Amino acid sequence: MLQSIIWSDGVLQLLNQTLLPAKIEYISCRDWQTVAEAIRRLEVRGAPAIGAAAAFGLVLGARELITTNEKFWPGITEIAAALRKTRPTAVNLFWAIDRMLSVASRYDQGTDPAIVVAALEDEAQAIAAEDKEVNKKISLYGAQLFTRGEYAVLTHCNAGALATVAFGTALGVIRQAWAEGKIRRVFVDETRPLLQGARLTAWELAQENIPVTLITDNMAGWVMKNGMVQAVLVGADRIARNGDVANKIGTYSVAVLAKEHGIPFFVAAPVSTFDFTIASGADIPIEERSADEVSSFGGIRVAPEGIDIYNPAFDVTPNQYITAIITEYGVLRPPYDRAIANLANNEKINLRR
Ligand SMILES: CSC[C@@H](O)[C@@H](O)C(=O)COP(=O)(O)O
Repeated sequence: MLQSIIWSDGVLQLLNQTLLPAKIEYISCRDWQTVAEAIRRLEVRGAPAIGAAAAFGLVLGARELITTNEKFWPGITEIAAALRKTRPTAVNLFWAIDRMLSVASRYDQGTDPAIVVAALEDEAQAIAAEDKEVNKKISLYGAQLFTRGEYAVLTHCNAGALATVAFGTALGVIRQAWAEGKIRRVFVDETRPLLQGARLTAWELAQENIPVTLITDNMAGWVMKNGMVQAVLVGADRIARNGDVANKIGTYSVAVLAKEHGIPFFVAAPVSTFDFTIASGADIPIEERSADEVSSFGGIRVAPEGIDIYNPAFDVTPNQYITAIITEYGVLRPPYDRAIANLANNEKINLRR
């Protein structure tokens, strides 16, 4: 399994996901600006992967501040603010930066900056290592939802190893359920406009010989109507306190279709994807990306010049469409406001330990 993020000898290697599957190429990030640009361009993408990359970006930035003798503390604040601006929807980005800043804040301003940088590096490595562990737990809990051997599942976008530090969330569950003989096939929405399903998810599954059928996004309803899938599994970019889920554009349509066809719709996400500060999905900022992503296909313009284009990168699925949310603490069932309040308390208890 290829790793999306590698930290080695003080350099952050990011697998360039915009080139996959045609080319396997890593971007060597030696400064925080390269990391910020990679997040913006989706060279590294997927909520947990963005969070981990930003954490290492902050380490690179802090290190630069020592070597260039710039003012260390205001510099850290500025770099953190710049990294926060790279993408607005996945809350893992903000969660990781906040976690890094809280480590820095344990030191007073007279501390040797080299000590602070070492602590930041430890924290970024902890964020990455924990993501692996968390995804393993999510996968094991999620696989328990599948009891029979005849499931075909549908997924949207890429919530796999590429979108995380390892294993994946929704795709981690699929991998685990496959290994336990509970899933026989995975239908993958191609996920327009940037084809994370076709380029990344289909590729990850094929590499592990998990039977995969690629469909275009507009085929999902027909596949469901014909009884070809028995469950839907997706990841998430931000989950509100009431269980509304932001994920890749098109997820909402799949959820509505699943409900209409009586098919369970599962979301798999770590606690770092929950935004305990917002009451509902109405408060989730939705990224709008460049019109070129929609007007062109494979680098070739397909839409007429000068036409108006709307390109939201995410949508919000209201909680009533979601059968269960799989986390590292277990499976949450409706009513989500209560389940998520318990999760928030659990998380606080764990942080205190
Ligand atoms: C485990 S990743 C979950 C989500 O981040 C994923 O489904 C998704 O929507 C990614 O969007 P992207 O725009 O490719 O970063």
